[in-house]
Amino acid sequence: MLAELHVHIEGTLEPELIFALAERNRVSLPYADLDELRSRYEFTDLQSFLDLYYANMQVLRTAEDFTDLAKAYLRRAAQAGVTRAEFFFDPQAHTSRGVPLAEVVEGLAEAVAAGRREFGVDAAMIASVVRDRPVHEAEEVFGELLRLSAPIIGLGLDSAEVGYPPSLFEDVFARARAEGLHAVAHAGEEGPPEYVWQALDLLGAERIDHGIRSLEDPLLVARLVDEQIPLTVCPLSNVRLRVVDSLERHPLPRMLEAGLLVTVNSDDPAYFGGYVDDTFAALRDRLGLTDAQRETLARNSIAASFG
Ligand SMILES: Nc1ncnc2[nH]cnc12
Ligand SMILES: [Zn+2]
Repeated sequence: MLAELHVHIEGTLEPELIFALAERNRVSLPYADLDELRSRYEFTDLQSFLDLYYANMQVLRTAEDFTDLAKAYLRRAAQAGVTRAEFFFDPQAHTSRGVPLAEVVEGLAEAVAAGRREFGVDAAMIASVVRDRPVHEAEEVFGELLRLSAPIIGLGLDSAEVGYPPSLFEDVFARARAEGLHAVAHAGEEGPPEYVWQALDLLGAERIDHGIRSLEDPLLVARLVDEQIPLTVCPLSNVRLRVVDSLERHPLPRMLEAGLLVTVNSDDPAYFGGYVDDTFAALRDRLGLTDAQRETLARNSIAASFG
């Protein structure tokens, strides 16, 4: 059994599907062909990736598009051995360009149902606040999710981290928790350990997405170990966004040795060179992770899931 707990559904949008949806929706793309699009998948930091990630979303317009996107991910996740998938979506990335929230939610919910039926994957959705957009917008969109009775299990926090601390979003997370939703947050990817403390203490985050910069703060590591707060780590993403120098130097083994409850995830697999099975294979081949360590990671993913 394996759970994937940190994957952005919009980050599973493969180049081939970008072109197919562009044709279906008569969207003109600024790339002549797949090769030209793929040549852009070279990133220097989180922002350089986010620019392409948001630009490519212009092809997602209808509920059917969101269903096709999420079904393709769930089919591939099943092949990777994933039995439970808790995926993020970015409501504001779609509402801000005029796509009705109901189309997004209905399309994704349809894929969740199909994923269980057709691929045997138990999937659930986490709506993510886009932290570099206005705070009031996050609150309005969250209200709309509630009015739509969107079948979400939690609220997350993602996008450009530095300069957008968790403290900005205390109110919307308090509302989410009062509604019985789970709280998770990206913190300590590019941002400092202080953002991880804020995610825990101000947002009530039950899991930290990434969190690898926590290692810079021994008191924080002690807290994460004591409370066994899961960290959803994404090694291929960290390399491609230059958060770490190379996979060989990734701190994952140190994190396991420290007693942190670490899980391994793909983040944005269409952009970072692999799904969760590819990630496990790379960790084995290039970082020398043992069978026992990989079994621990799989066990941790189930323990950390909300299923
Ligand atoms: N790695 C990442 N960090 C922050 N926001 C994201 N949105 C999609 N991928 C992300
Ligand atoms: Zn992420």
